[in-house]
Amino acid sequence: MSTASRVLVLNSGSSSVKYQLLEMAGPSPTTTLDGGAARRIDTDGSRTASGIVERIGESDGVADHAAALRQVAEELAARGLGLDSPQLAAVGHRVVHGGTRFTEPTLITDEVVAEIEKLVPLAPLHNPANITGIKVARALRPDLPQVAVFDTAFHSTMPEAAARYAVDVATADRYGIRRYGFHGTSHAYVSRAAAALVGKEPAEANVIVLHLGNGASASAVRGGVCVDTSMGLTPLEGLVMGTRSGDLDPAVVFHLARVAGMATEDIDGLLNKRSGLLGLCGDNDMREIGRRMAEGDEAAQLAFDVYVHRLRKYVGAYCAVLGRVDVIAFTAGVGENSAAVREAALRGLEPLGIEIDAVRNAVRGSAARLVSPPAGRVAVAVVPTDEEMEIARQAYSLVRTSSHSVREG
Ligand SMILES: Nc1ncnc2c1ncn2[C@@H]1O[C@H](COP(=O)(O)OP(=O)(O)O)[C@@H](O)[C@H]1O
Ligand SMILES: CC(=O)OP(=O)(O)O
Ligand SMILES: [Mg+2]
Repeated sequence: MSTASRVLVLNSGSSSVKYQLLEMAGPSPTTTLDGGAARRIDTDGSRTASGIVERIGESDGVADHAAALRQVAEELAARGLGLDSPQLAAVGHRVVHGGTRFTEPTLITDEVVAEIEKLVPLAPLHNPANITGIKVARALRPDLPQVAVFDTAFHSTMPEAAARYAVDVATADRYGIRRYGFHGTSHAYVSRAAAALVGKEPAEANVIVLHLGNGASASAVRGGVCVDTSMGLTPLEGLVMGTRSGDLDPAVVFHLARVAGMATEDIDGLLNKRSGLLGLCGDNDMREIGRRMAEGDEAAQLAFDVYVHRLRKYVGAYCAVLGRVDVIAFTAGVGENSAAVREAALRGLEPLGIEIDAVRNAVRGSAARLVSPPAGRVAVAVVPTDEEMEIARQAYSLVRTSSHSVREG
């Protein structure tokens, strides 16, 4: 029996690399042995998002994702937890876009890497970083199973009515134009944890998950199955984000091309990197926006108002999609930490049975907790996400299953 029971998870984001080393066996289901992040990766010399992570072992700026990953490998090796460790069972990689091909955790081969590469145009901020992570880890340990866990996977159950754009079917099918959805690992984990928090099995709970990090997305989960989500073909659609616009009239793109004479790449950069909170007020960090609002800064106030207005619209829409809502769960950097965003987003929704308890909402902490009044019709919760743990769980389970089937086959 192999003693390898650790999984290294690499979450290479658009401007950060987060990692966690988890022990998957033993008395408790998982234990984090080490974790951290390299952040503020300056990918193209343009302004990068600030305030990316608040985890243990943060580093200052690094040049690119490959350098960040080598730094992670060196730090682990310095603590005797390097990639050469025989206790390592697998590396789990977050991969943002899996297209229609990848709807399950997948053992990485050259062919799988080539397929993920083909999806780069659909997630230009994310898939290249994910591929770099895969290549660096495979070069360091070619013999070790590496597993890709896709952001899109959880959303692959969306009904056609939610996944289709109302565009010519032949064109859409030829170019893979449909709504894929992202942050699925987080939506899956948080929707299950939110159901547990109100004493229900996932199969009996209807949950709205609001994942509000740098990227932000909402999902409607019925009985453990995703039925709608706010991100679409790419992680640009939906909510207002740190640097991304979210929903807008697609004609804005034609207008900028025809009237402002902007090239496609410039418009892409504008909407993905220089819009959202950053475009509205010059800051993409909700903490800084809060400080500026307290000083009466009007641009910061407008950015906040646009952000929460969009959020409230999606909550209303997903109440309509689900019919009955048991829990609304806030998660990720902003969702877990900003009582002001939670309060403002749900304000005025009492007629829908949605209420926040000011005292509970003000409590800070790292545990999943309710912020609605005890008698509230719809529970409102803060549920810290743990994408790394969920990726480790899925990667470990795949590696165990495939090693069993190899032995038995
Ligand atoms: N105490 C806080 N109050 C308000 N916002 C916060 C707080 N802590 C973190 N955030 C927000 O969380 C964002 C990052 O969220 P996170 O989930 O870590 O992002 P990502 O994983 O997408 O890089 C920051 O940009 C910041 O705006
Ligand atoms: C898909 C996505 O937006 O991811 P992130 O929030 O890590 O940028
Ligand atoms: Mg994130």
